[in-house]
Amino acid sequence: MTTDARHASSPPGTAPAPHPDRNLALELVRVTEAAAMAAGRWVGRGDKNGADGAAVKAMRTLVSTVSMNGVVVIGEGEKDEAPMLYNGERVGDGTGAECDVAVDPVDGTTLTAKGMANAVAVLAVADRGTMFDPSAVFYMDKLVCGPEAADYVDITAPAAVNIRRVAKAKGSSVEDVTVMVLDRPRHEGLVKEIREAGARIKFITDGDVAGAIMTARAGTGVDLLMGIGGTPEGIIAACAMKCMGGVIQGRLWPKDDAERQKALDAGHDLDRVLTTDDLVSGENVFFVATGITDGELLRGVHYRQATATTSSLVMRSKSGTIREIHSVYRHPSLAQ
Ligand SMILES: O=P(O)(O)OC[C@H]1O[C@](O)(COP(=O)(O)O)[C@@H](O)[C@@H]1O
Repeated sequence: MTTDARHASSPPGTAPAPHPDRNLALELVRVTEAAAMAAGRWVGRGDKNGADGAAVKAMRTLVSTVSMNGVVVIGEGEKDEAPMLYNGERVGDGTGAECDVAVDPVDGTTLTAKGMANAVAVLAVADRGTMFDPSAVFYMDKLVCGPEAADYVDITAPAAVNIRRVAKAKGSSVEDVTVMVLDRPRHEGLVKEIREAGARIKFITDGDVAGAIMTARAGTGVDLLMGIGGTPEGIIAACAMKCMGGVIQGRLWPKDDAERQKALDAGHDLDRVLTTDDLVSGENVFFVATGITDGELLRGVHYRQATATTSSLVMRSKSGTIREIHSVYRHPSLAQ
């Protein structure tokens, strides 16, 4: 985002005004906190649509107050199928910079409904026109890793090669490399390859945005994420990697011939490796995530008596800042 009138220079003798981007990061985290708190009421209640609906509504209410001139590029779907936060919807209060907005009010709706780990509310913002359009193909084959091995991985190489390179870059042995994989029948071949290479697998049932971030967070025990997941989630993960110095490489993965044809008609090269920069080319990317359920990445929302506590990651690529913010809402009902 470019500096705007909100960052006018301060009069002599007064403290400099905070950079507007810093304010924006903090404005954005209020949005994911609100979405997570709304979804938090539904944790473990077996109703993923209820959780998602509550989070979408809260996110939409709060995002309208953020100082930006945003367009939802990655949202809840096309206008006719999503009444709120649909692709193309204008969001923000219209006063700030022109930007692309990616929303995922709940990544892990089933995780939330079942009270399982690592469901998160996510929002990413980048300069206008810099996020990849995910509409042609629902799934993407992904390889994600943190900064240490970022220059050595190659999604076109066999899994064993990437595992060896990650082990070398991290100064560990292949046996100590842990690869996170969505537990899906489509990954049968990949799972076999990883096991034959000698590495460990940590399966997740959902939530590969949190999984991608874990590869770049010390202490999570995850070195790589591999396999096929949602294309929108791939772009959101790219925003996070841009802030953390990690990489994602992706290849569009049409689920059937009709989708393949649609992608080809739209001009996509299905063999092309999409890099982090292809997925989000902007250099000033914001990424915020708030935990809904407890996990290795973030604590979830906890309601105790009248109080709610939240735990969030707030990152900005340009400044390289990665903040963890823990908030206490003494009056959660007033959060909106
Ligand atoms: O369940 P599928 O069709 O394999 O899709 C996987 C994608 O779904 C997710 O698990 C999200 O699921 P939800 O939309 O239910 O939250 C992503 O993290 C992942 O990329």
